[in-house]
Amino acid sequence: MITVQGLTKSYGDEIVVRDLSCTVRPGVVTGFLGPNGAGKSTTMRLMLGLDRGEGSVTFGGRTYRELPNPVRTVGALLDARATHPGRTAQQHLRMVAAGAGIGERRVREVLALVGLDAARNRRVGGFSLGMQQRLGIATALLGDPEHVILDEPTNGLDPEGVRWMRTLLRGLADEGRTVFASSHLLSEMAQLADDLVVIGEGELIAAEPVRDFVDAHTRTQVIVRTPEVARFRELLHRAGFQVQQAEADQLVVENADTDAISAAARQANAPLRELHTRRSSLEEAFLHATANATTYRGAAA
Ligand SMILES: Nc1ncnc2c1ncn2[C@@H]1O[C@H](COP(=O)(O)OP(=O)(O)OP(=O)(O)O)[C@@H](O)[C@H]1O
Repeated sequence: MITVQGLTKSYGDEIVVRDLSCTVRPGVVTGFLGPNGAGKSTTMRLMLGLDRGEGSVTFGGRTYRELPNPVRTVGALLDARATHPGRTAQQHLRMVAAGAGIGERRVREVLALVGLDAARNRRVGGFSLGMQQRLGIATALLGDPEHVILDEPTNGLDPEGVRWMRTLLRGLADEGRTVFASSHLLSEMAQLADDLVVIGEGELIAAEPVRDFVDAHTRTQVIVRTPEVARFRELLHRAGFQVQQAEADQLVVENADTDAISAAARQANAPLRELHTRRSSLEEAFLHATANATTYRGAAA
C-alpha cells in the first residue's frame, strides 16, 4: 500500500504539485493520469525521494528513505533512457543487483521475464526505445519488490509489447503487489487499470475505481431502435426522459436504464428492435474531468 499525504512541490513561484493525498492499494493496477504538465513525473520523483517537497509518501508505512533496502521494496521505472549507453543489458542489471545484494540468478530471471535474454550482451546504446523500456522494467523488478512505480511503461513499445506489458502488470497485481503506472494511452489504461488517480495542474481530481470515474464524468445513454420512433419518442419525452432521434428508427435516451425503457415500451405497446446501454469511454471521462485543468492545450481549430 502506498499512502500519499499532502504532497506539495514548487519550482520558484510555481506550485506544480499541490496538497496531493491518495492511497494506492495492493492487488490491483492503479493508473496515474493527467494532462501534459499535470505533475505526474514530479509526483513519482517525490514518491521515490528523488525530489524534495512537502508532505509524505509511505510504502507499507515507511518512507522511501526509511527502507533498509529500497530496491527490494519499491521498484521504479522513471526514465528508461537513463541507463549508461556503453554497458550491456546484463552489465547494467548486475551493477544494480550488486548494490542491493541480489544474486546472478535473479539477473537472468528478469532478463528472461522481459524478453531480453538474447540481447543481454548488447550495448544499451544500440537499444530501441522499446528495448530500453524492457530493460527499465527488468531493473525495476530486480529486487522482487512489493511496490512497482512506472512512468509511461508502454512508451516506445509496439502493439505486441503493449499487450505484453498489460499481462505483466496484471500478473504483478495478481501476486498482491501494489502497481502504480502513468500513461497517456487512455484506451490502454481502460483495459489495464482497476483504480485511477487523476490529477490536473498538480491537484487531485479523482482517486477511485475506473468504473466510478467513468460513471461520474459521463452520461449513460440508452440506444433504442423501434419502427414507431415518433410515437415512442413523444411518449418518453412526456414521461420525463431526455430523448433525441439519432437515425430514422433510432432514439438515444440520456441517463436512463434499459429496464425503464423496456417497461415504457411494453406499456405503450411499442415494438423494440434494439435496446442497449452505451457506456462512455475513459477518454471521454478524462477529457471532461480535466477540461478545466489542462495547462498545455492545443489551439482550437
Ligand atoms: N526541474 C524543473 N524545473 C522547473 N519546472 C519543472 C521542473 N520539472 C517539472 N517542472 C514543471 O512542473 C510541471 C509538472 O511537470 P511534470 O513533468 O511532473 O508533468 P507530467 O504530468 O509528468 O507531464 P507529461 O505528461 O507531459 O510528462 C510542469 O509545468 C513542468 O514544466
